[in-house]
Amino acid sequence: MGDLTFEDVTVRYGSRRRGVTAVDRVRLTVPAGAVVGLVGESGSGKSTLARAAVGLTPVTGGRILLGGRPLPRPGRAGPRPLQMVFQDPYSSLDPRMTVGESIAEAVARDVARGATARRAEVTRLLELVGLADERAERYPAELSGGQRQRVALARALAGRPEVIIADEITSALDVSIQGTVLNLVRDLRRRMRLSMLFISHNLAVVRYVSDIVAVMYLGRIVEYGPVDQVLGDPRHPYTRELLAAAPDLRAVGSDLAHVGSDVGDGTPTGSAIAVGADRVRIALADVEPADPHHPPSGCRFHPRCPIGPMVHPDREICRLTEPDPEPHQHRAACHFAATVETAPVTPARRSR
Ligand SMILES: Nc1ncnc2c1ncn2[C@@H]1O[C@H](COP(=O)(O)OP(=O)(O)OP(=O)(O)O)[C@@H](O)[C@H]1O
Repeated sequence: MGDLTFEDVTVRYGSRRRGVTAVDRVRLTVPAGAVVGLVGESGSGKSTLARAAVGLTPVTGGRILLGGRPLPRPGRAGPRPLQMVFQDPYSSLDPRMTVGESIAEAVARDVARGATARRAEVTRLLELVGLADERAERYPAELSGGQRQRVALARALAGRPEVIIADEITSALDVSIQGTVLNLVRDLRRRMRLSMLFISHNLAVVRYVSDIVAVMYLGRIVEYGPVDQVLGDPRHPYTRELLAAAPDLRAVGSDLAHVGSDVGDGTPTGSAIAVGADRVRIALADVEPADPHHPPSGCRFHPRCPIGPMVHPDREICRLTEPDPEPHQHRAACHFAATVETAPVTPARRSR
């Protein structure tokens, strides 16, 4: 088992002149056994990065390595060390197959040969995701959304992966169900020592399941570090903007603690999710969302940034030079990361 590393990974859709660079020279590590939460607004490239990792979208540049080795080519026979779970479990479950058949189909050949062994493995996987064996005979349409997502997780686990890539796996579920699926994720991770790249636009959810957070903006990772540090003491102005725009994290946390009892470990979560949002409240940028077809020069957050203009009125460095942070434990791609916290940010002094 090893780290999953993205080394200067670029993914481009369409032609050089008219296309879009959805992922741009991304450097990211998912350490073995860790959960990395990937956050960012819609269109920032999160799903593209996820799809590139599992080979669903071709990489235009850079390398993706697992334990220092290139991943097996898509379509090649043999074990698949990365498995992806999607927002909509219907996309990975065949509606004409029973739950048991779907999971059995994904069981790795070297794990269980023959019908009896497969059947036992399906039972084990269903138990692992908190579903009773009798569900094996059901069809996806007969299950609730949360149960379908559990089946999708069981199917992903059937191949005995080292890394799960989870793309917005709770965002289509009712809030009351989200907590139980998140507790399942935490439980599985603890029991199986899985690594996970966990994509969500919901900071409270990311806070709840992740050890590390990576913040993505216009195809780039702009902040990366231990979850408590990034959400409790954000260094990039975009992360501060996301936190300021987040719903009340405390409230979401207590919801999770409340509903998560069916497969959870009973850990109280309300206080853990309190991330000092008051400290990071800044006025939201009153500007158009970023256009990935025309990323700004230099720091691509600069047209929207409330920090650069305060510290550096002509914003020369922000306009001209892309920040390239040293790989620290907690790093932010901002020329003024060291002064972000102390910069007196007020909407009145923002430049447009
Ligand atoms: N198949 C595709 N062909 C062309 N452009 C694409 C394709 N898929 C995504 N894009 C573009 O790539 C950019 C990144 O999209 P992506 O879906 O990866 O972002 P995201 O952060 O996952 O957003 P969301 O949270 O809305 O899913 C967007 O500009 C999007 O329009």
